Amino acid sequence: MFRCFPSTCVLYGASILIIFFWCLMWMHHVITIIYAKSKLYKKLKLCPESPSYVGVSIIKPLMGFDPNLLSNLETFFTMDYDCYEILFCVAEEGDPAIKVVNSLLDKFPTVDAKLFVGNSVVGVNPKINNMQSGYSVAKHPLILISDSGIRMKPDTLKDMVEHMTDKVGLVHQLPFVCDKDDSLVSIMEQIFFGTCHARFYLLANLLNLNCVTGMSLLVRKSLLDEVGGLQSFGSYLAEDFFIGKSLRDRGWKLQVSAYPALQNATGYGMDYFRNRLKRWIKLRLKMVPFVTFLEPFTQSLLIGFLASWAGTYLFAWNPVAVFMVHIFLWFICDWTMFTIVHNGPLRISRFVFLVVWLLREVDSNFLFMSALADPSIVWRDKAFRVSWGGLTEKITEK
Ligand SMILES: CCCCCCCC/C=C\CCCCCCCC(=O)N[C@@H](CO[C@@H]1OC[C@@H](O)[C@H](O)[C@H]1O)[C@H](O)/C=C/CCCCCCCCCCCCC
Ligand SMILES: O=c1ccn([C@@H]2O[C@H](COP(=O)(O)OP(=O)(O)O)[C@@H](O)[C@H]2O)c(=O)[nH]1
Repeated sequence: MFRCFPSTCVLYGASILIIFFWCLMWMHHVITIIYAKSKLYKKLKLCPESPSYVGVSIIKPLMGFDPNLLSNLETFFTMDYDCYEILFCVAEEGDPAIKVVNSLLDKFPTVDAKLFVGNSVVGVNPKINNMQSGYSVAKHPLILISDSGIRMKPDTLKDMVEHMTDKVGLVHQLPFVCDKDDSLVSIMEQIFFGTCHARFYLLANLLNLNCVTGMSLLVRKSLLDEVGGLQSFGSYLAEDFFIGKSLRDRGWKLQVSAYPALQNATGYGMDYFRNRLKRWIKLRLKMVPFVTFLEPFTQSLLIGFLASWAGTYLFAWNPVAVFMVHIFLWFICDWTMFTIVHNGPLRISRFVFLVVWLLREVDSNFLFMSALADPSIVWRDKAFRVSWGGLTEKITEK
């Protein structure tokens, strides 16, 4: 008679659970590839007599300088959109971004654009404090919050506004990265945002989960004003998550634009990139702990090792063969997703993609562990402590 010793039962149960989770991971690959293919870069079919476009107040919180700042900001002056204003916000006198903005204001005198210098302290979130001066004078019914490193294609704003249909309160963009330069960090950043990040971002949206990124979001101003304006999100560092939540709680839908957000700030090294991802992990951990604790198990290497072990335990599969096939198929899925999100001629070969992709996959679990090791969150020149749930207190200037 078969006797299940406690340790055997545990191993048996664990391997079934692993194989089940592994199957879910393959499903998520297939589903997100189909979704990305059908959603991204597809123009909405508007009725010919669609009304003229609603006015948009674009708020650009700026802090510091990077070599691409001028050309990135310039794309906001040349958009194919009839009615918009640009409200540049800089917190401190003497910030190098001021000079860049002034040169653009001189170059495009006919564009409705203004610069505000000075911080209004309405909470702990420095980005909200910075944006407050622009928000308080915004005159259009739609607000576009757009981070300093974002680049716009001429028709992106149109697409975002077209997605703002009757029941939609907020339109956001899938984060991606421009073809910047050939440095390892730029390629790795692009691969991360075009594969792992894109998959889960799209999956969350497909499952109707709140997964809004604050780097580029269009929102109805009336809905922010209903709860006290932008400043009512100032006590959270992840203002994007809470803006999304607030709208969802009031029955509004969140939509993803067909065009990914093009991040194009440059000149930052590998440490900056890794610290940025660590900061985000720490934030997610405090807001959606259960999902975040599962994150390491969604990474190719760890789930590959576990599935190889479980397959050997349950079905006597060859673990090395299972692992190799697993990594190969994962790579094919990620390459496919990357080409869809990138949408155009690639500047990297499959071989470079493979090498940098592997490096990132190896690094992902180290990144996660080192994020857990130090709970304090450093953002630019400030350090914060985030409590479970998301409320934030400032510890100090760094
Ligand atoms: C079966 C479980 C699977 C779980 C798998 C999770 C794997 C996650 C890997 C990547 C996650 C990518 C998707 C999440 C994107 C979040 C990016 C992020 O962390 N952004 C935070 C920081 O944003 C900046 O913050 C400062 C602000 O001023 C800037 O403007 C912002 O850009 C952001 O604040 C956090 C938001 C919380 C997002 C919640 C994420 C929910 C994730 C759901 C993943 C899908 C799960 C599928 C479940 C079956
Ligand atoms: O103290 C700060 C930190 C950030 N920002 C602005 O917030 C946006 C997002 O900043 P960052 O790129 O550092 O955030 P991440 O995308 O890395 O979370 C940018 O427009 C910054 O100029 C700001 O105004 N004050």
